[in-house]
Amino acid sequence: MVAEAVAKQRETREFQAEVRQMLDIVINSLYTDREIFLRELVSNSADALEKFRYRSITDKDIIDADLPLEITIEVNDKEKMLTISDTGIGMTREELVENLGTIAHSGSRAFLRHLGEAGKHDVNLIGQFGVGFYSAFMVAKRVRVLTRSYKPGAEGCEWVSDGVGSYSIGPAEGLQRGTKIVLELKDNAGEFASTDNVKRIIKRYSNFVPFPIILNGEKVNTIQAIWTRNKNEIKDEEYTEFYKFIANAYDEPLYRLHFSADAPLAINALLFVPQENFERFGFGKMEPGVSLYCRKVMLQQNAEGLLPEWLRFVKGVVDSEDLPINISRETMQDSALVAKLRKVITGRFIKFLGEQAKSDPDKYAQFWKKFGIFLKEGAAADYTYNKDIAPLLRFESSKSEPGKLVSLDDYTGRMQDGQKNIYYINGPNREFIEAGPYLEAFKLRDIEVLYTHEPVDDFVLSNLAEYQGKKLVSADQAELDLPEPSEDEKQREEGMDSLELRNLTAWMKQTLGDRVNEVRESKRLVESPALLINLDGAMTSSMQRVMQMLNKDVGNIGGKALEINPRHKVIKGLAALREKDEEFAKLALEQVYDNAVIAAGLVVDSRNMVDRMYRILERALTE
Ligand SMILES: Nc1ncnc2c1ncn2[C@@H]1O[C@H](COP(=O)(O)OP(=O)(O)OP(=O)(O)O)[C@@H](O)[C@H]1O
Repeated sequence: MVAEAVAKQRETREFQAEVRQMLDIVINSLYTDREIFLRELVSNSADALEKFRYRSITDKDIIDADLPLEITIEVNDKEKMLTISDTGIGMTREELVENLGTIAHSGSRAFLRHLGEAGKHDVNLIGQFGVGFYSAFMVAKRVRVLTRSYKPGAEGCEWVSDGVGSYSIGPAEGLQRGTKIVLELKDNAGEFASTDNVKRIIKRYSNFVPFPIILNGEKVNTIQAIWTRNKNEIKDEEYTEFYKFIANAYDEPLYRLHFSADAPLAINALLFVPQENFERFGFGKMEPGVSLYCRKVMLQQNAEGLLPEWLRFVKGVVDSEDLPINISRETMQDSALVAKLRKVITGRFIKFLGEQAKSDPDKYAQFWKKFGIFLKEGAAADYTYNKDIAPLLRFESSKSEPGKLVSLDDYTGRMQDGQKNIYYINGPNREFIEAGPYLEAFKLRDIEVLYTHEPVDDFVLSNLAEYQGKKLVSADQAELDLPEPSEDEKQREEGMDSLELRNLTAWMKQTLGDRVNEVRESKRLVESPALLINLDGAMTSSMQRVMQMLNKDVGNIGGKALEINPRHKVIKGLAALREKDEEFAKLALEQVYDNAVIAAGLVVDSRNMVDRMYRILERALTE
């Protein structure tokens, strides 16, 4: 053999920079939860077996076709060695280089990104990410990987590394199909060579791996497709254990839904809502969490498109024997059968949430606090389901008790006779909304208003447009269609005569120029001098604020009118001042306008305002 060919056979390669960074953290900073390395390696083996089982359905030309599909673990307490072998898909030399020398998978990327973000050095959250294969270096000073791919003609390969800087790779003789990972344990990791300890860890994390796990000759896991069993025979603890396994969770699920259907499709589904929404903590967008099976054979783990995107927080399994087992993963998303499955499962899950909200409102409130944002996403963007999601939405309102939320059904159930619409108003919190001018007309008539605090709420409600035949109307819209207030509620201070009012509004419009389309008398103000309303029916001020943030040059978006209260002292004073000192009256008007903009939650240029306030103060304090 020429020297060049020999060199190609056995070579040393550098890890990619990101892998080095990852290994450095794994080796030097992670001290708690070290035992999860076993879960990661077993789960890689299970994936490799699953992939093999799937390929073997269609591919007949494979190596070692008769090997049993299983995971074998051997511990040697004397030598402090741990070996994990599987008869899965294996890897070719190229695959080894790609898979174990670079960071190709999402778990590790998310982990690095998380660590990269300033102030987030909670590396102990590793369990949530699963850094995969590299976690072996938490406990091993040297790792050997021996592997042979299932592909006909594939040669065996060996990969060796101490996790620092580089690895070596070369040929290996006499291997059967699959992968064997040999860990030479660190001096402080001897406990992972104890059979009892390893057994405990497997039971804890890997009990439901759907292949036998054989530890020093004894099968240790349960292997049950729990979702195909009869509900009445499954204990709560079994469900919880299964949930912990599929969701990599440490706690109990918040909700659980186990159901079967025969028509239109035969389905067994077991779905869970976790306790926590990790997207809230800046962990990035979640991947789907429900896997698809056909007769207990996994077709796709965490299947894309099986549920709508806004249900990505749901974990679980869906098994349907109506799916063809050799359905290609690529076409799965377009499959009419999968679309039908999605419809049935989504419908059932929405119904389930409705039932939970009714039977235990406090628990539902807890769910809403963490996961409501996903339902809002669905209600705003998914036109297939937005009407079904609507009854699940919750809001604060002018009539909700502190700390309690109301539903659209609560609202419509106590609407007044003659009230045509459902009203809502956006503001950062209850205090801001209640101090502003928009509620005045509603208070006068004792009409309930929903409070929305996130801009997405306004997108949701304006996209829904109506609920049970009642229009959803933002309280900053021009047309409120409110019933007349009763006579004694109408008792208010004298306004100004109509000519004076017409002159005043014309002058105001001229002074404010393009900033408003119109200045007019308000029928809704009681205590405040002025407010801004939206003439464009669909766009609320809060939605405009979002647009303003996205595109700073937008300036005045949408048609606005300034409505004034001719009974208010400030407005009356302004009319009088205009005759005496127009320049100063203009200054005061600018301030009234800016105050209305602020009350609408929109942005004003604070430099102008501060300067103007000083000039007004100067006059007030010196005259
Ligand atoms: N036992 C194995 N048999 C075959 N291939 C394996 C085995 N272990 C790892 N691999 C390959 O190496 C790749 C990288 O593994 P690693 O555990 O780092 O990440 P992952 O399992 O893909 O990602 P994640 O942990 O985020 O799910 C895997 O995607 C797989 O292709």
